[in-house]
Amino acid sequence: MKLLEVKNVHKCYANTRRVSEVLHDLSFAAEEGSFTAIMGKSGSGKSTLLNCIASLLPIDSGSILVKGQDITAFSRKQREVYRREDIGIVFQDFALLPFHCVLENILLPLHLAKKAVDQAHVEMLLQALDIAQLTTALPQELSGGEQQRVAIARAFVHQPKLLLMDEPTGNLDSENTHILMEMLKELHEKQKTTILLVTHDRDVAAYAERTLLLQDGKFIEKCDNH
Ligand SMILES: Nc1ncnc2c1ncn2[C@@H]1O[C@H](COP(=O)(O)OP(=O)(O)OP(=O)(O)O)[C@@H](O)[C@H]1O
Repeated sequence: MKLLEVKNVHKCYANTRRVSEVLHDLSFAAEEGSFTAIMGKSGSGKSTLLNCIASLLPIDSGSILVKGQDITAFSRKQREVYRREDIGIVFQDFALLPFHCVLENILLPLHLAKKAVDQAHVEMLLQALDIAQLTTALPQELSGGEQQRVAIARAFVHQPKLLLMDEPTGNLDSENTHILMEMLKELHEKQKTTILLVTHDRDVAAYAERTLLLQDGKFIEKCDNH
């Protein structure tokens, strides 16, 4: 069953001098539980696409269906609920709250959604990402790799339907990239969360089940990674 269907999406940016179309009649779908990597050269529109799917940016035409519901037609309130409950987002720069300890950072989505903490799930995430010993530390006391693993635990904590990752290994060295991707792959196998991961790194994309290549506003290549 399809969790995500992006249909004929057009997205332009306009400034005082010109209008440029970044996404041009773009369509693709992601099956529930699938893991897709999105590649494309700098400026090809990868982050724009993720932001549109996260309902952080409006599109000009087309539709984006999540579990059959068109999120582009959502009211402001519905968008807030969608972002809070249905999706998890991981950015390149970790985006942790600096004055809150690791555990508070991880539990933040639950607090925002006023949801109870599932202790067993949190414990599983801490173990799977090897951060159980860091729960009382502040983000600044952690290495980049550890900070990103905390950000991933936070993105998984409310068991989102869809996990959006924008260059999550962009600030990591190759050793930490490998550690993080191994852990992410295992978590994906366990949780069956649908993942879309933007990367410029072919080695990172190889952890996904398929790779889509964005060029001239649409996907030009779909390759099965296995
Ligand atoms: N807010 C904005 N206003 C105008 N143009 C923008 C805006 N955001 C992005 N763009 C332009 O849209 C294009 C796509 O940007 P986007 O950030 O989506 O690309 P990307 O593939 O994620 O790039 P990178 O790999 O460098 O992060 C670029 O040409 C960029 O300059």
